[in-house]
Amino acid sequence: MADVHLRHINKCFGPIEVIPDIELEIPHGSFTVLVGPSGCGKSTLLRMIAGLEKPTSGTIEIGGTDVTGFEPSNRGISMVFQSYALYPHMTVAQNIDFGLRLMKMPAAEREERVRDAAKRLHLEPLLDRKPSELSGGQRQRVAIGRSIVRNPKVFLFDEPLSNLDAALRTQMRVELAELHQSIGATMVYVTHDQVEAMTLADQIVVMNGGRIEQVGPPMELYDNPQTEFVAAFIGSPKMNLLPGQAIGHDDIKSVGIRPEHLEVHLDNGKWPAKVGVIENLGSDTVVYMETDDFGPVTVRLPGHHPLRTGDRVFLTPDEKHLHLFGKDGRKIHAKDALSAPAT
Ligand SMILES: Nc1ncnc2c1ncn2[C@@H]1O[C@H](COP(=O)(O)OP(=O)(O)OP(=O)(O)O)[C@@H](O)[C@H]1O
Repeated sequence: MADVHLRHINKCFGPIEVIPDIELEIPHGSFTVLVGPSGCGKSTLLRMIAGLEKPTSGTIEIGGTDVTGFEPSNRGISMVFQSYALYPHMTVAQNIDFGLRLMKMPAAEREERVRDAAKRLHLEPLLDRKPSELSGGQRQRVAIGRSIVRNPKVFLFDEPLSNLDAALRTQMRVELAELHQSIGATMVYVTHDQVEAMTLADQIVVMNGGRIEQVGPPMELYDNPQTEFVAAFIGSPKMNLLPGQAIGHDDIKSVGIRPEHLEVHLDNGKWPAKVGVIENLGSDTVVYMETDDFGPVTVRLPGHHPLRTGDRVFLTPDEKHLHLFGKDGRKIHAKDALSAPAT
């Protein structure tokens, strides 16, 4: 088993506390994505699992063993970075083999592991090439190959796709998901890109300012965000967050409604609005509107629409999909919030 447990992890750099106190369970075989804005502490957390940073206090367990004092090489982990740092004078095969050679593994086993990794990563035709003769995506695959051959209990990825262009990122995302399915190892992946988190993870950990906001499967976070921060962070286009007055409650900080949960009518509805920019995406249409009373709102409509910039319309939210957040930014259950008659 290679589950990872972080218990009461605190991390300070000198006088600055960047992680106050984190508890996290990463189940065996899961693809767990740590996501959050720049500086929220996700790389620091990953580096502590790797053993590249020491927690100021707290313990880290991998597969039931307390590894807090262990060197990185003794933790059964392997880390893939954003910059893949291949040896330029070595071939792809030699780069993948390098770590095994250091471990003094017998040649026949090394050869078999390199061949197996190359097959999984579609690198077989490239084994004799030098890194300078590869594309960015192929180089990143070689870096992942170096990890796979070591047969780690836990793979750690620190923004491995952020140097790639958008098309290649999408392709590599699919390949990583396939890789996880085929080897079934525990994977922990850091990104600031919520789309990457949504598509890769079976468990997402949303971080903000050194704290965990919410942990759960992607659709649970999407459908049931527990904080205003998670509501705004997960989903594209973003959830609309209107002031509490939108539903007649001054003591509610914000009312969240996803762009696909607003209906547009020409004759009447709850919130009058004016149509701004229209983005036709083919399968659906994203319309940016300005409500008369509560500022900008984004609406997503299926298919094509005859709406034109400047049109006056009315928006009506699907009441089942309202998310209410209190002054502390935490979710309020609608039945509690709306039990008092709206003004
Ligand atoms: N070696 C260090 N010394 C001092 N402060 C550090 C050090 N490493 C990180 N920090 C600080 O710790 C905080 C968390 O950094 P970290 O790199 O973990 O964030 P991140 O969420 O991975 O951000 P990004 O997405 O930008 O990489 C930041 O405020 C950063 O400035």
